[in-house]
Amino acid sequence: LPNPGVAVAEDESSAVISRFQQYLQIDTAQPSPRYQEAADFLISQAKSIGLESQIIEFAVGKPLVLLKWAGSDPTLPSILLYSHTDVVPVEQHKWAYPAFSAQLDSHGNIYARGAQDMKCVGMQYLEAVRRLKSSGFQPVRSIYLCFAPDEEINGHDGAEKFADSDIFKTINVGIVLDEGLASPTEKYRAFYAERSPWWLAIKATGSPGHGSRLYDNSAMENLLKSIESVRRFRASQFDLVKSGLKEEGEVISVNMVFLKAGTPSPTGFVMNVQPSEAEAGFDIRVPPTADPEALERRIAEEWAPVSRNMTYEFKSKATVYDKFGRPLITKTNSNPWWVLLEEAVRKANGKLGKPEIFPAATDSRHFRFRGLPAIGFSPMANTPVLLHDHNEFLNKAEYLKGVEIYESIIKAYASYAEHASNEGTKDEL
Ligand SMILES: CSCC[C@H](NC(C)=O)C(=O)O
Ligand SMILES: [Zn+2]
Ligand SMILES: [Zn+2]
Repeated sequence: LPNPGVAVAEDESSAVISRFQQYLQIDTAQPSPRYQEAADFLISQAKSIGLESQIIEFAVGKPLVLLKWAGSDPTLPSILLYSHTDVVPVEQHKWAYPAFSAQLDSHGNIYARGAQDMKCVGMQYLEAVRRLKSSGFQPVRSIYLCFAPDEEINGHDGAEKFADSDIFKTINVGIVLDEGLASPTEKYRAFYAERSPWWLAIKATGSPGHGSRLYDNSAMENLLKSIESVRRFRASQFDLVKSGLKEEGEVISVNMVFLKAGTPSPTGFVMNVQPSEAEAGFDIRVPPTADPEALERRIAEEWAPVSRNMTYEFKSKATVYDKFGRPLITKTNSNPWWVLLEEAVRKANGKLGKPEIFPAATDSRHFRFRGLPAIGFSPMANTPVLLHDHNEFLNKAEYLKGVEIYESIIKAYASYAEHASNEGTKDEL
């Protein structure tokens, strides 16, 4: 005889999956995300769960959805479950399915832009809260869920303004959970810091001349010497990773992202003139453990030396320090939130790898900058890293497992009744 319990569980999980698909089907790709549709959907979810909700617009047309489950002790700092609602654009012709169809294939994989980055996390928070609420759980600390715009374009009109707002002060956040990365192994990954992007353009000038002549101090030669120097440094950093001495997030990465030189002509480029200017751009990622002054000296002395007629300009340069002058790092030792996370993952039968530095930038930096602890965590094990890639997917079973993991974490965090010593690290100063 069919087991009715199993049938009920199947119904429930298919409802959970279908809600995830609904969120994925809202096209919130930059540069013209359908934010209002996403906000309407999230508010309807909040209503069905019984959460308080509000929409805040720090910029016109960019709603931030804030949901609340009030705790029994409002004097304790709250838990902030953070996610962003925007996603990156797609090259649709390179996808196996329409990127906003959330197609479920025969292996249980759900294909959609945002399946990993990070609509999964936003919906998993909601599902975990939905279950905890219906099980009768009562949080001691208040739980907030925040769905913010514009993470993919810097977070200025989203997380940054939120973290600076009066509302943010009022909700008295003690710990932020934000996105991490998928893990191809059975161990989940968790991040306590991230590398700061430095976007650098270097420019060489030099003597122009006939394409047939050999002479010193041409712009191209000057630029190429710099590029060689950058590549040697890149190789030295990469070697540290390849040899296993350092993790990806612990070294300085530098990759050339543009090259600009030569004189365009109707048939391509003028071929017999050595140009007087040449430019290259680099995406540099600086770990909070690196010495930024030393790197800047290297840039000035080796990559863009005046002696070689070179100049440089940062198109953007993110700080590696918080507003108190300390490295942008969330402690892992003697941080109760870290210990609680590890225990909660274990209790839900998950495995957690050792704490890592996120290789790219997330909205966590806006919270860490203000001295708040933030942990990057997206519960996706046994999953290839496909954020920003074609055919981004997440398996249905992994997604459901992630909901259980969050149930365990939220329960532990919201029940933690002591004042964590690192809450409001501001107090330490
Ligand atoms: C600084 S805004 C850009 C943020 C983006 N984040 C990711 C995760 O791709 C990046 O690291 O380039
Ligand atoms: Zn993201
Ligand atoms: Zn992203």
